[in-house]
Amino acid sequence: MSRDPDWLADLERYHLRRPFLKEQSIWAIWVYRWGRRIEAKPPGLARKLQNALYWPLFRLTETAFGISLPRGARIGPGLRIWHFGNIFVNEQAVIGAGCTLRQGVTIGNRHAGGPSPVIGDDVEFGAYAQVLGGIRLGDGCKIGAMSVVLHDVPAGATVVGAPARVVSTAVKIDEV
Ligand SMILES: CC(=O)SCCNC(=O)CCNC(=O)[C@H](O)C(C)(C)COP(=O)(O)OP(=O)(O)OC[C@H]1O[C@@H](n2cnc3c(N)ncnc32)[C@H](O)[C@@H]1OP(=O)(O)O
Ligand SMILES: N[C@@H](CO)C(=O)O
Repeated sequence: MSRDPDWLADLERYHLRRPFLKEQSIWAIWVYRWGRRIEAKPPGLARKLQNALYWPLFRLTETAFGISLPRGARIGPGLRIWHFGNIFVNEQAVIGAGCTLRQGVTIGNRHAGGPSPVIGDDVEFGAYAQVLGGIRLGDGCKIGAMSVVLHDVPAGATVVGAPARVVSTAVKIDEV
């Protein structure tokens, strides 16, 4: 379907035969990756035509599945989205490789026009986690279901609650 390495890494995270028949989120991810590839094309007729198809398809998947992944957002390879509905990512957000989102997750600004989060690799978002503002989430951290995260989270930490508090941190080698 495509040799886009980011998309191939996404597909691998689904571990399914015929994921398009089983997971609504894979449609939204496919449209997102396609949108990124269109933006990388040189200006010209091919890009114009594809853009004309991209926008209705983006709106359709956003509305049908409740998953909004604007192509301005930078999302690393190997994205996994469990379930669907009320998943909104700001177009300024940066998300690393191998991250996992779930239903209800928002990654956005704290005030209109304000900065959006920068998220490391292998970060897990529990259902309905809200991550807001110009904050940084370190690699491998976990965000509990229903948490509201307004401050930086260190790599490997688990945070829960509203506002979120750290309940566990990464184990350092010299502590083992
Ligand atoms: C259809 C479906 O199944 S969709 C799947 C939906 N599931 C999810 O979204 C899973 C998200 N996972 C979570 O929220 C998990 O609780 C995690 C990853 C945050 C933490 O898991 P663990 O590391 O095992 O932590 P643990 O369960 O020991 O909890 C640590 C503390 O945080 C509290 N806690 C855990 N999760 C939450 C939460 N989401 N909100 C508030 N507090 C929480 C616990 O009560 C405990 O507090 P205490 O020490 O005062 O008793
Ligand atoms: N395995 C799924 C459960 O539906 C998840 O982690 O969200």
